Amino acid sequence: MPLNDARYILTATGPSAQGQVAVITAFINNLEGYVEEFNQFDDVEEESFFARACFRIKAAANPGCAELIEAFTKTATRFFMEWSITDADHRPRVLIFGSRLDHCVRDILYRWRSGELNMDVMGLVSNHENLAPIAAEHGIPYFFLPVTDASRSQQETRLMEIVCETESELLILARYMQVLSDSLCEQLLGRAINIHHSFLPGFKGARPYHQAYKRGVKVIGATAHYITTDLDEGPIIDQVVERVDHSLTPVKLESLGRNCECVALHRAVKLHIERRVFLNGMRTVIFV
Ligand SMILES: Nc1nc2c(c(=O)[nH]1)N[C@@H](CN(C=O)c1ccc(C(=O)N[C@@H](CCC(=O)O)C(=O)O)cc1)CN2
Repeated sequence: MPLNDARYILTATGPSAQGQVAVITAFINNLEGYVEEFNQFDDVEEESFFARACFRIKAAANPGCAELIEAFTKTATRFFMEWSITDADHRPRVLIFGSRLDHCVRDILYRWRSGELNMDVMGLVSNHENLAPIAAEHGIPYFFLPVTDASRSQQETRLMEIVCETESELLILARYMQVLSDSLCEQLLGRAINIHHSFLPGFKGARPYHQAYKRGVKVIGATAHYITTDLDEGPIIDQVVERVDHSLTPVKLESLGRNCECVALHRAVKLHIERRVFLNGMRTVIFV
């Protein structure tokens, strides 16, 4: 691929209609664009359409993202599509949230530092102080936001101030053990990814490994999902499982589960920042 080609990602969703794929590929073709990757799904039950196109345009023919957005608006309106065109190399600004446990926070920061996650980390937010050295290690701001039942509302106001001040597009809840309020969930719909330490819908809430031990399950796992007002009910992005047996205590289940959590969370974050995840009601459509 010629290095100075411009690369873009077009995503579109809307009520199913004849001609949607054609107008998207025609739009790219009329720009002398080259389609590197095209995914489409039609949800027959919901009569909904989902598409993602990754395409490149030669530098000489590249009108720029703003022009592309203006040009596609007319087409999209005709099909009542919700859509976006973004620079394929765009690095979204993200905030990482943690509480006491550090394994998911460290794993996400390692994959960011190693270039696996194409994003800019604006800071580490926590309701405890024990993760501060990790932020210092990575040279990122540490936002200590302690919370009590009495201070939950002010804490969340400060939390959203930090989201706005850092212009963060994505929040990664890396074992952040505070339930976010309904108003926060409405403001963060589709841009706050949580890792729940169980194979949902099994064992919601806190202490899922103890619940799993008591139930005597033979498979444990972790679930990365968008947060919603209903705890652990949000649209699932990725799940990872591990076989277990009667010999594993809750502590050993937790240790085995840590890897599932790290893998599910980073895969979900990568899919999200590559604009491969579409909300489909309380479910998701994922183009891998
Ligand atoms: N609105 C939502 N907020 C959060 C969700 C969510 O799905 N919707 N997921 C959690 C993470 N989580 C499980 O994955 C979880 C976090 C916290 C609790 C809980 O009971 N917390 C207690 C306090 C516990 C503590 O301080 O250690 C509480 O908030 O009273 C259950 C599940 C993140 N937020």
